[in-house]
Amino acid sequence: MTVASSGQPIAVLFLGPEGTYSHQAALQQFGDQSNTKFVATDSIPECLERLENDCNIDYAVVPFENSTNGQVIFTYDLLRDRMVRQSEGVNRVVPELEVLDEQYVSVTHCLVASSALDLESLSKYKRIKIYSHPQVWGQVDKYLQNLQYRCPGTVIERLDTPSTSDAVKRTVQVESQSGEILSLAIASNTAAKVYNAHIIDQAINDKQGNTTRFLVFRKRCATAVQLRDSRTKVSLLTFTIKHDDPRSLVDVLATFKNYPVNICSMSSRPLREEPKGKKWQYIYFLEYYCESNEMEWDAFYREISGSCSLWCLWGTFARNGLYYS
Ligand SMILES: O=C(O)C(=O)Cc1ccccc1
Repeated sequence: MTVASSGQPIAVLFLGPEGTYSHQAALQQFGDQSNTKFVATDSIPECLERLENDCNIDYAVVPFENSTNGQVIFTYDLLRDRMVRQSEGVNRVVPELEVLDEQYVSVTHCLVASSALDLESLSKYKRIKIYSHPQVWGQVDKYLQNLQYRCPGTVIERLDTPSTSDAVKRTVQVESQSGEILSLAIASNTAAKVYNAHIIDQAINDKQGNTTRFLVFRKRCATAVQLRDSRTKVSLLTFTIKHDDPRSLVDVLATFKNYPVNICSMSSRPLREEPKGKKWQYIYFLEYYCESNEMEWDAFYREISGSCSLWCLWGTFARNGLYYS
């Protein structure tokens, strides 16, 4: 595990409230340290903003991708916005934050109610409101279609909440159940326990083995990151291409052919803000690793720099052993 210098109390932000998958990731990363204060936030953007601006905060743990429904676009867009914000007159952006580690959390969703209910009784309701974090819908789509099939006369609505735990909180505390309308949440069994709620169905995700990958951020500083033991060190790079040059994207990728570096993921998001008013331009996200000790990183980044319009290295961190589990 990557830690702050021993003995120093540390403060770690996560998407709250208690019982979220992000909370679990933060506990996995820092949980065995008695000097750690876990601080819940209301949103993923707040995690990165507070880490940047609050000198009492040391780390933030945010979801990055899910094995079933891919990118957590909220986080991707926060990285994009930070790169664009600092892009004036530079080729390389050095962001205020850096990634120092990753965590994998096994995601098993439950259908949660404020009282003990029989699953068979759901069809008697006119309306069922289901609350959850927007990332969840793509992981339980088949389950919800099947639920609708079993409750043909019921209108089943999906309502977004800031987090899965917040969904349970709302279901239990805010919504009063009427005879015709039922409020449910989709969340972990931990979240159900935190709010004394009832699990009415378990392991409802469409794919078993559903896993979310989280990134651990800190404020960028001169001290080198203490990497956990792992042969594989992964780097996360974002870049934009020279949009008027038809070779630009290929040139960036060709650099990887010239060095012993393996790309393990590539994705993109709309650039949106920059250059002003242009549609269909993208920021690319690449992750890659090199297992050779002979790697000439300076030459590699010089080449990358020459082919991109703008680039930013968010960090190099050890591949977590939970990656394949
Ligand atoms: O809402 C949560 O519990 C989160 O931590 C965000 C999230 C939602 C769904 C899967 C993984 C993470």
